Amino acid sequence: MAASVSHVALRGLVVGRGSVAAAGPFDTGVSAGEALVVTGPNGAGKSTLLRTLAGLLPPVTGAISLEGIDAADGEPAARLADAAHYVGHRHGMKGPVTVGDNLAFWARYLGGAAKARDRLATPAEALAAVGLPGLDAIPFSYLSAGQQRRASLARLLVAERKVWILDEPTSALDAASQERFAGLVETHLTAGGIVIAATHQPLGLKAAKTLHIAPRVGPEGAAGLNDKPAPAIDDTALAEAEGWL
Ligand SMILES: Nc1ncnc2c1ncn2[C@@H]1O[C@H](COP(=O)(O)OP(=O)(O)OP(=O)(O)O)[C@@H](O)[C@H]1O
Repeated sequence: MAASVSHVALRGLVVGRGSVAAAGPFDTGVSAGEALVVTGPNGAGKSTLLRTLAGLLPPVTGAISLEGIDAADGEPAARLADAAHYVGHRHGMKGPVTVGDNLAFWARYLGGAAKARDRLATPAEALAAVGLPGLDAIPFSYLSAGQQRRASLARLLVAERKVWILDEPTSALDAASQERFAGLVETHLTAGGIVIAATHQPLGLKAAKTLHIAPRVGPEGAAGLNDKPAPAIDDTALAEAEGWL
């Protein structure tokens, strides 16, 4: 029997903090070889949606359903987070540790099926692919802002994940780096991968579906949408989770 086409579906998905909605409901899907670009003004809920997809926040309501998507161990993924790379606003790299050792950590931590390892990039190869050849031996904190972003994107190449969830992946990248990154994304899509990216900048992809999040406006304007303030989530704890999970 033919394997089902890989697909991620958002079904009535509302995202937010605690029980307070920030955005949604979303009803859309993205299949193998496709990119879903999430757009919208500041504060619309793009990062909240991506953190929810990455398993860092629970959905307020609705569901994320998967079809034909395997986790790193080769078994069908129970959650999208088990089959996804997530690169958020934070880099998830330790400043005093060399760039190469940071990437080697991610390769070990994210693991993957043994059969995938021989087609994965080594840290040095991944750095060359993002235009940072030979920088593996220097501490991450020595890199410029754009180089740090590129080094953090290099971890997409050292462990295999079907779905890439990317929050503003090209922020701080110069034009040549943006073009190089678009090439890496196209290669991932051509290999049957899925990309879900929030961005204010065009990613330079040949074809992408767009999910535009309009600002939520309640009966009394945006502030009247919810009758109770959003429960504050400890941003330090969230940042730690975002950076290191
Ligand atoms: N820790 C938190 N506790 C409560 N509400 C929060 C918290 N972090 C963000 N929010 C709120 O959630 C809403 C959506 O924020 P989010 O970061 O998802 O927007 P965004 O579309 O990614 O914005 P930007 O384009 O500025 O990155 C905003 O109103 C924001 O104030």
